[in-house]
Amino acid sequence: MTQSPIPVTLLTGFLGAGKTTLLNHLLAEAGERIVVIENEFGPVSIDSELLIRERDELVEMTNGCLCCTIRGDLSRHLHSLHQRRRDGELAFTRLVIETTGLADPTPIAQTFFSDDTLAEAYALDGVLAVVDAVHGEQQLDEHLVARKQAGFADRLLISKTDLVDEASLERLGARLAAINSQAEQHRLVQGHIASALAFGVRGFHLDENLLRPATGERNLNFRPAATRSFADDIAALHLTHDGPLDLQRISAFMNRLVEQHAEQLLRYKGVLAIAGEPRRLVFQGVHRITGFDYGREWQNDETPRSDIVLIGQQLPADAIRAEFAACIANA
Ligand SMILES: Nc1nc2c(ncn2[C@@H]2O[C@H](COP(=O)(O)OP(=O)(O)OP(=O)(O)O)[C@@H](O)[C@H]2O)c(=O)[nH]1
Repeated sequence: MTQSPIPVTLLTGFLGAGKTTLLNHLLAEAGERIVVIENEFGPVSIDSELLIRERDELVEMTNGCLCCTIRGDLSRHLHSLHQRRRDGELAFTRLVIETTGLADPTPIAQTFFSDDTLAEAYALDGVLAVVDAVHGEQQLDEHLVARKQAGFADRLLISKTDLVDEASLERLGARLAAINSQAEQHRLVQGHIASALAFGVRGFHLDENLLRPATGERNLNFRPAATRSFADDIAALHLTHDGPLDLQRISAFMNRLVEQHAEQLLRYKGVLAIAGEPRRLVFQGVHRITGFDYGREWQNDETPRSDIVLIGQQLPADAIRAEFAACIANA
């Protein structure tokens, strides 16, 4: 009997942001069996003592950082968990990986796409980034990895909102929206969030809902301040056109983009109208790993339009916009 893939949640966020606090809350609330892979620096994992539920399985990885020195160990643990599940030794329905505060989540996510067995056994569901309301801005200023964590996320969970005022929360929220316009933002106190908002994110699914609207209300609590601009090196770039694109030109554009900027591109997503094609073309990618598919047809009452969001580091926005404009059908 083939088993359905295990959904995986990647829990990231800078040092002390509130990852374990959130995880505890999610474990207490979730009505399912969750395996946690916990990556801590140092030989003794303190966090494991803070994790509460007996029924969950905890795999501790304490001798390095998942995104670099012990990425191979992660892969081995994932294979072993898969085997135990297949052999009926271990029943679980979800996997959560809590990274260290200094981890770049991108290579960890890539593990799930770069190995055929793992790609079948697991389905990356979403990347949650916890951002500290008190220290978040300073961490974004000072640490590239904090900006990468924010840029790579499907959900930006702003912790410790009980400790700061509304103006600070709005400033941080607006900055995060400039870095990553695609992630929903939620405000947390002591890790409290409904598990339905943290799990079942479908952040890596290919369907026409993969893009959040470029304008309008982005989340429960916050509208971006239109007047403010930010100068982070990681930022979201929106490319949009009210009409169809030429398939050959847009394919060449995407190939060139990935060839030239793969390392800078954290995540990219698109829903495209293609000249002569009744269906939407949807795609998304992480660095060099890209998935494409045709989605549902445009309906008579819909105007076909094309949207791409690129989240990347120091992307040459003007040059990319100009190249995108050259992909418009009959342009
Ligand atoms: N006031 C307040 N404190 C919080 C909140 N969330 C977390 N904390 C506290 O912040 C500290 C760090 O929280 P952790 O959950 O351990 O953070 P972490 O991201 O797992 O930390 P590292 O694993 O060390 O990177 C702890 O003392 C928490 O009790 C919150 O919403 N409000």
